[in-house]
Amino acid sequence: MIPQVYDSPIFRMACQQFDLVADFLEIPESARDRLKMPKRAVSVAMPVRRDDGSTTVFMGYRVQHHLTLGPTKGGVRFHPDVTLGEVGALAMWMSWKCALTGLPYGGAKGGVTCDPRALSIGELERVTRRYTQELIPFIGPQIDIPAPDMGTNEQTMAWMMDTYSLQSGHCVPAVVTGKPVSLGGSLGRKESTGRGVAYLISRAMDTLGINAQGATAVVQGYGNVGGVAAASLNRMGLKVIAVSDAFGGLYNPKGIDLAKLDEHVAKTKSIVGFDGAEAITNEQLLITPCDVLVPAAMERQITGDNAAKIQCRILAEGANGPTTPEADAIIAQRPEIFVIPDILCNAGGVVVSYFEWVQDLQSFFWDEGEVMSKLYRILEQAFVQTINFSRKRGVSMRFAALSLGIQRVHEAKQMRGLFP
Ligand SMILES: NC(=O)C1=CN([C@@H]2O[C@H](COP(=O)(O)OP(=O)(O)OC[C@H]3O[C@@H](n4cnc5c(N)ncnc54)[C@H](OP(=O)(O)O)[C@@H]3O)[C@@H](O)[C@H]2O)C=CC1
Ligand SMILES: O=C(O)CCC(=O)C(=O)O
Repeated sequence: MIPQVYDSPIFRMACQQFDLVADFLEIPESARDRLKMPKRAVSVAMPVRRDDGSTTVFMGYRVQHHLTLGPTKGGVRFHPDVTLGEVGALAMWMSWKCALTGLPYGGAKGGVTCDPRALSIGELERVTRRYTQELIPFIGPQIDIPAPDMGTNEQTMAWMMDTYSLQSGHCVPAVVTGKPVSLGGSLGRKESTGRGVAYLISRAMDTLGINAQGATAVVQGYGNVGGVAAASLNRMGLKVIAVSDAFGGLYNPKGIDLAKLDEHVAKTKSIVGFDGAEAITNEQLLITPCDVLVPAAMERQITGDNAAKIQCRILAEGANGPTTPEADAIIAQRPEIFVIPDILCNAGGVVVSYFEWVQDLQSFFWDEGEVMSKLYRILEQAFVQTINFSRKRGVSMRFAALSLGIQRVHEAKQMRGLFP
């Protein structure tokens, strides 16, 4: 039974995935709700002064999914569709992601229901500072450590770190990750999610015997994750033939010139209107024939309606939750598609966030080479464990990744026991 406060398509989707895995792992009924339901949720109404002198009350949320293995960890999203249910589902996925990669964290996620594009820089700063202020009793280096997600970035983290530090009376860099390097951020964090996506795609290509030179890639979402993933795939020799953002998509079968596209985006803040490719819709983009399809935008993009039509060899989930369980069932009947599931595919971000937290706590910083080699070692281990589990147990890569993550949290909870 899903509590009404979380009830939403995305929270139901996360629960549906959990229930299937719990049946497979034969987790006793009595242990399931303890594993599944978020431990804590904070909802805040935040009055913020607008540039025109009026006041808007924004809603903000933070969900901490489990506290069994350490502090909680996860990004903060600024988007008009943010709800408590969405944040709860994303927090649950963070738990399985952190466990799959062996990080000493429970999952968390936060968000503010707002359109960051419609706010001035001053308004964004006031929303961020107010949100942080409201969360002060619930976050901290040993409690819960936010990071960037959709609609937030290094600047957002700098404001969060500053607001928290002002309250503490001293500088507390370890309260957030994904900060600017000049404030104790880690080298490589900004690029880590996209580079991790590209690394795992290269491992999947090795596994399937696909040559990167001349292979084609399609990327939905041209933000932090999608933009870096596209550039990394391009460097590996793939042609990026289609990309999109919230306003539309671009297609060029000869390969899009990403350096020129980046110049266009820097000027116009959108990929739309770039003259080196033809315009397509996001719906067309998802069914464009390619070797590698990277959904790196919103959740629930590959659904029962379009799953039979996608035409890729590798589906690399840069976004969280881009594929619904209905789509999963259809893709299961299409063994020619190799799925790198979200909690594995986009784990590079939280892994380097973990490195940033460790560096901040020790006040001892690593060079980029050390960060990246440690990142690839963790991703390699998670990839090998997932593919081995999938083959040995005859289940999909998503099922394997979720099983490994959920089983680890289950075992930890069993070992800690029940109080009183
Ligand atoms: N940042 C990180 O480290 C991590 C992020 N993720 C996940 O990756 C995904 C992307 O996050 P991130 O790159 O940080 O976010 P960004 O805000 O940097 O970029 C999001 C991109 O998606 C585009 N977009 C938004 N809505 C749509 C839509 N309906 N159709 C097509 N494109 C759309 C945005 O377009 P526009 O600019 O026009 O709004 C933008 O290009 C999210 O699911 C996030 O949870 C996962 C792990 C870590
Ligand atoms: O870097 C982090 O702590 C969290 C990244 C994130 O939000 C995610 O993996 O979805």
